[in-house]
Amino acid sequence: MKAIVKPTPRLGGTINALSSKNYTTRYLLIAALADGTSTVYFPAHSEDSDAMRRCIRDLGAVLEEDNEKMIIRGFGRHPKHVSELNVGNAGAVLRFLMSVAAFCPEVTFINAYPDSLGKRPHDDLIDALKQMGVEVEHREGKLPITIRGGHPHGGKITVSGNVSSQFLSSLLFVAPLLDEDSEITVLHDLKSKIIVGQTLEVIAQAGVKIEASDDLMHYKIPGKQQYTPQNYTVQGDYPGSAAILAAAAVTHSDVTVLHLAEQSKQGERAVVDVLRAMGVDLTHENDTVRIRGNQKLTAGEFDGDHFTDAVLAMVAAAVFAEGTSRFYNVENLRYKECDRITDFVNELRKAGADVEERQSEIIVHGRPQGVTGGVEINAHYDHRVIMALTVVGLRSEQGLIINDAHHVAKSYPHYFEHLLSLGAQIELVQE
Ligand SMILES: O=C(O)C1=C[C@@H](OP(=O)(O)O)[C@@H](O)[C@H](O)C1
Ligand SMILES: C=C(OP(=O)(O)O)C(=O)O
Repeated sequence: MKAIVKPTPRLGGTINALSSKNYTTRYLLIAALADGTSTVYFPAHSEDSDAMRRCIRDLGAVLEEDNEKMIIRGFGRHPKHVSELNVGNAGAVLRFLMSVAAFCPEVTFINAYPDSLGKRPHDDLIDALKQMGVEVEHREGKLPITIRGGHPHGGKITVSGNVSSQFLSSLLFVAPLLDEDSEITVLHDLKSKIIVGQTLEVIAQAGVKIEASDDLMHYKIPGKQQYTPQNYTVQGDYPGSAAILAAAAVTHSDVTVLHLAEQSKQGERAVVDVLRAMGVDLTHENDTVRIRGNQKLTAGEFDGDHFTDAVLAMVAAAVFAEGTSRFYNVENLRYKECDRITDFVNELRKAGADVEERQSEIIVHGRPQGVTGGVEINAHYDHRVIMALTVVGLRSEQGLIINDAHHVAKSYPHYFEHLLSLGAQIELVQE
């Protein structure tokens, strides 16, 4: 699908935030790891959440669903012995399930997206799984990956955290089910640290005990625990909503997004503060964010690691700010669906933005007068690139054509529909 994004000076209306991708993957997983029946209310429906749903079903979970909920009978620490799993393009699903696969004799994760997930590194998790007695066959740390497990053991485990927090989260989900107690130490830095808080939150909701140090670098995990079946309610998704809020911020707008919890452990909740710091007229009350945009933004400096999945949307807003903005501490954006620094900066430049890259920074020299546009954008298989470039297109002189825009469905299948309902001029062409 192509998205033809036309200049749109005004947006207005109210939308419901989509359900959180990262809570959905976690709740589906701990429901599958429970012995008994859990219910997940308002799960996200996207390619990534579908990937988790499909894989836990393949591994033996029994699912029933209607419009508002999924009822899941879990398999505990005894998944079905499947030989192959397909996680689509979902990094978190792959990494979380690599540890679950350690309970199976032999599972191969296939390489369904060689140009996206197929390029991402998983070495740090592979090293940790080996310490647990699991044999892993891989191609230089990348897919396809075969896990030969059966009887993983606990004990002292180290894992590097400087590429992705998903490796640590993966171990935290599985370690409580092992016979032995475990002690996990995170080596180097821990990137996307905030999201580990979501992992610990959902694990605790299922009655499982983990003792975490204040800096989230050390964990003591008693073995032989069980996830208690529970009812879970998925909150609204900040990373996806960040793109809608960015669109509102760069136009003349009156846009309201409902169901964005004020007390949330999603790091991307910070976009509310980021946009405020950029001078956007914004309120956040009763879990509702309302923006009255007047196209005026001011530049700022931000530690992007605090809101990793919303950096691209905030950069898109900064493209139109007065002054130079800096998004630092974002090197691990290079290891996502594409290289979200080099690839993204190249697409922004094509659109007419004045942006620079450093190894771990994106620098934006704002153009309040707008950008030229009038070019075709390569999506690089990346939903967040698609969402962010759409924001830029709305405020361009000649619009933008975003190729392969269907990849937006990785996390936010209704993104264009939501923007259209706010009055965005976007034409979707099926190819
Ligand atoms: O744990 C998770 O669900 C996620 C962790 C983050 O990845 P990294 O830890 O690799 O930054 C984030 O970007 C991703 O969308 C989801
Ligand atoms: C990086 C992302 O997801 P994942 O790592 O799960 O593929 C994302 O949703 O932006």
